[in-house]
This record gives sequence, structure tokens and C-alpha cells, in this order.
Amino acid sequence: MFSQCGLVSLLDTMPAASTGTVLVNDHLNYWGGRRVKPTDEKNAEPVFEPATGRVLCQMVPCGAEEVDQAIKSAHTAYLKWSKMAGMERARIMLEAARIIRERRDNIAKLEVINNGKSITEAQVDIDIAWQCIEYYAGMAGQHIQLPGGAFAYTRREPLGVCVGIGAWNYPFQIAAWKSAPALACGNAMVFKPSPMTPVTAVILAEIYKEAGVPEGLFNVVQGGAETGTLLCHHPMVAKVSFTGSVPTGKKIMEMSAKGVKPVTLELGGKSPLIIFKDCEMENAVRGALMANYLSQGEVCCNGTRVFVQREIMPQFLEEVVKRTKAIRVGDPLLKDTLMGALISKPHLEKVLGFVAQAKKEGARVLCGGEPFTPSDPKLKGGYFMSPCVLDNCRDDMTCVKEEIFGPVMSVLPFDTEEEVLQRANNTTFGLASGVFTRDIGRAHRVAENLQAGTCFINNYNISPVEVPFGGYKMSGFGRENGQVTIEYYSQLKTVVVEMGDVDSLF
Ligand SMILES: NC(=O)C1=CN([C@@H]2O[C@H](COP(=O)(O)OP(=O)(O)OC[C@H]3O[C@@H](n4cnc5c(N)ncnc54)[C@H](O)[C@@H]3O)[C@@H](O)[C@H]2O)C=CC1
Ligand SMILES: C[N+](C)(C)CCCC(=O)O
Repeated sequence: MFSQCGLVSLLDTMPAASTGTVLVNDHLNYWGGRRVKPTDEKNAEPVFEPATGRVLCQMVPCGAEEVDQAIKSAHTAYLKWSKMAGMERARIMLEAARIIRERRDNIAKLEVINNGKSITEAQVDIDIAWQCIEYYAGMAGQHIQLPGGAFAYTRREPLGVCVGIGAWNYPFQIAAWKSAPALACGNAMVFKPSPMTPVTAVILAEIYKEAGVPEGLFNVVQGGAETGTLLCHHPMVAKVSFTGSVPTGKKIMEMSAKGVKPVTLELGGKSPLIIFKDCEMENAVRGALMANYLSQGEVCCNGTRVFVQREIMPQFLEEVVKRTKAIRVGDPLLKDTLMGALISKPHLEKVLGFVAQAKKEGARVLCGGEPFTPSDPKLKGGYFMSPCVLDNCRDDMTCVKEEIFGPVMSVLPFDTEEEVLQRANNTTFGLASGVFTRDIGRAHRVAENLQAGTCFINNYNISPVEVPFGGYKMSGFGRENGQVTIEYYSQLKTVVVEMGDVDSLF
């Protein structure tokens, strides 16, 4: 019903959109301030709507010539943008945030159709995106240094053209988390979304343009590993910020090393959530659900190793299983759906494979872990599964060691604080962690001793844009959000000013 629509007019028709009806035929590349037709349409790859398995659009990867055009257009815009006063940039970014807020429901719908997550979650993601842009717009004005007397001073200066490479789990939000601090510092950006979720980043590009950024300041190139490689190697690129898997993160770092380009790596995790017997049980159960089931479990910082103190294990399991079984899985565009479809058929099979392997290794499936077919016939080709709780887990099991990236919670008993800290830290990952306890001393002691970039005390997976987010160990480095991120998108210049004569040693 929506075929042949441009993205802007597509957004206009979104209030009427339902699962299984939208087709995106417009160009998904964006540079020089407009959408750009891909050159090599014979390389097109189908993109699927996760809830139905239907083809939503074609993704045509950008080649070297197109990547070069996008980067050059970013560089031209960078020369203008970086010379504008911070306050002027802030005004434009605030306008972009306002437009996103105004179109939030329609952008969220498109995100659901492309990604499969529930509409309630997608709306939160879009809210976080505009909040992020608003937050960094507020900071843009703070980079002015005022001189006085004989002095030295430092200037925070932009890096130049930054590349953002995104994952498929938070397509719009990742584009905002990377572009907002980059642009606020005076940089330009070329962003490559995941080939599985190419649809919404271009809307952000259009909104920045509408808000008044110079043409070419935020650009979108489509493609997968090859296009990503071209971006990382391009000599005019000053920085790469990446969200995705550890193996790809290592490649990004290697490629960037060749050009001595700084990188931000936002990689995977296998985060521990530790629940002590003195916890407030109701909140601990809610926390465990929040730590495992957002976005069908496809969240890098999920607390998928749930350590529960032995004495409260039966009570915890009973509650968690009861609530997991009650999660409504189905059409992600319906308000009362709590879990949508996984990103793709191969990914669904991979997640189900982890459950099968867990059973083989001795875990007990307390609920879920099965393919799920909603009753609505249009969803029969969708990539749904029932959320799963695994009991009888041991630290050496595959399901406890590897990132599953699906709605699968592994529960492990523990006895003492010392023991659980050692086990929680016994991983190469270190993205996030959590602890539930009423003992304030214990809470802070555990937070200090967990090797992770974030520790949630008595909650999990909340991410206000004011707080930094990023990993320890192989979960990456650099931070997104919070004031500190300004340091990752700028460089510091020291200016030493002599007001008198030079006192020469020679
Ligand atoms: N936020 C996170 O930490 C995420 C972690 N993952 C993990 O990664 C697994 C695989 O997901 P993928 O999307 O395939 O992750 P990926 O790491 O392969 O891809 C992430 C992004 O990097 C790009 N890319 C891939 N190879 C590249 C290369 N050689 N050079 C430059 N760019 C390249 C991709 O096109 C995509 O835009 C998931 O199952 C999950 O375990 C996935 C998504 C998000
Ligand atoms: C929004 N939040 C904190 C739930 C997840 C964002 C990180 C990611 O998985 O890309």
C-alpha cells in the first residue's frame, strides 16, 4: 500500500501503517544534503521486515567512488561548520532535536518495521536520540576560551570528518549517539548503518539538513563490511566510532591504526547481574527482566549471567519464570506487545542453537526457548521466539560464556560475595554489571570490584544521556553519552602566548 513513497511522504502516511504493509523504495544513501541514487544496483541485497519475513527494501552497498563522494561532501561541510560559533551550532542542533521529537511516533514506527522491536521500546529509543542531540547542543557553546594577560590556554578543536559505523539493534539511537557529540564539537560525520537496518539513519540526515546544518555535514552510506573497510581506510577520515561485535571491532582498530586514527569501540558483553538474598525481591525480579528482554534480548549491555544467592533461588526462579511466561510476543506495532521479532532468520536460528547447546551441556529450560508463531496469519513468516530462562547453569557452559544476543537468561547460584565477584569478573567482556542488595556498603563495594564500564545498583539498563556508557576489557573503549564523550570527538590544542621578550639560552 505504501510502495513508491519517498521517505518523507512515507513518514506522513505512517499513522495508517501496520505490520506487513510498508515498502521502502526510496534511495537510502545521503550526502551533499540530499538522498543519492546508488550506482551499483545489481549488488542490491534484500532487507527483511522481521515481524513478517517480507522484503521491506533493497540495500545497495556503496563502492569506493561513492564513499569518496560522501567523505568529500562531509569535509566541505566540516570547513564551514567548524568555523561557526558554538552557540550557532547549538541552535541548529536544538532545532534538529525538536523536529525528531515532533516526528517521534512515525520514526519509531519505521524503526519497528525495520528492526522488529516493540513500538513502546522504539518510542523510548527515539526519545533518547533527540535527548542526546539536545544534551550535546547545550555543550556546543562551552568550547570558547577567553584570553587575558600573558597566558597559555587550551582550545578544544574538532577532529575533522568522523565515521560512525552502527549495529542493527538500535539503528536510529546509535546514529544519534555518535553524531550528536561529533557535530557539537564541530566535526562532520559519514554514518554507515548495519545492512540489516538501513532505513532510519537517512531520516536523521534529512532532519539535520532541515534544521539548518551545512549540506554534507551528516551523510549516510549504505553497505556492509566492504563499505565499512573503505570508510576506515580513507585518508580524509579523522576518527572511527563503531558499535558491533568484538571480531569486527578488532578489525576496525587494526585498520584505523594504519592511519593513526582514534577509535571508539562499543562492543559486546556478557554482563553479570548479582542478586543478594537481602535484595528487595520484587525489584530484583523486575531488574532481571529489564536486564534480559529489552529489544528481544539483542542488547550489548544485557545482564545475561544472573547470579542469585542460593537461599533465595527457588523464590526468584518462580517469580522470574512466571513473568517471563507472561511476556506477550507478537506484532511489534501493537501497543500491548512486549516482545517483537528477532532481527533475522539466521540470527533466530543462532539463538535457538544456543538454547539447544545449553540443554546438551546440562542446563534446564524453565520456560521458552522455542520458535514462536503468533496467531495473526500475516506474522507466520516472522522471526519470533519465546523468551527463555535457563536454570542449572555452570560457569563453563557455552550459554554462560558467549554473547547470545537473544532473550535467553542464564541463572547461576552463588554463596558468598567474594566468590561471586571472582566468577562475575571471570570473562573477557566488561561492558556492564548490576547488583541488587539493601546493604548500601555492599552495593558500593561490589560496584568498585566489578570489572565493567557501568554498574547498576538496584536497577538495570537505564541509560540517561547525561551518563557515560562504554566498556572495560574486550567490550571496547571510549565512551558514548555524558560530558566525557566530548574528549573523544575533539583534540586539545595548547596555545602558549608570550607577552614580553624572549629569554634565549643561546
Ligand atoms: N551493540 C553491540 O554491542 C552489538 C553487538 N552485536 C554482536 O555482534 C553479532 C553480530 O552482529 P553484526 O551486526 O553482524 O555485527 P558486526 O560487528 O558484524 O557489524 C556491525 C557493523 O560493522 C559493519 N562491519 C562489519 N564488518 C566490517 C568491517 N570489516 N569493516 C568495517 N565495518 C564492518 C557492519 O556492516 C555493521 O554496520 C551479534 O550477534 C552480537 O553478538 C551486534 C550488534 C550490536
Ligand atoms: C539503550 N540501552 C542502554 C538499553 C542499550 C544501548 C546499547 C546497545 O545495545 O547498543
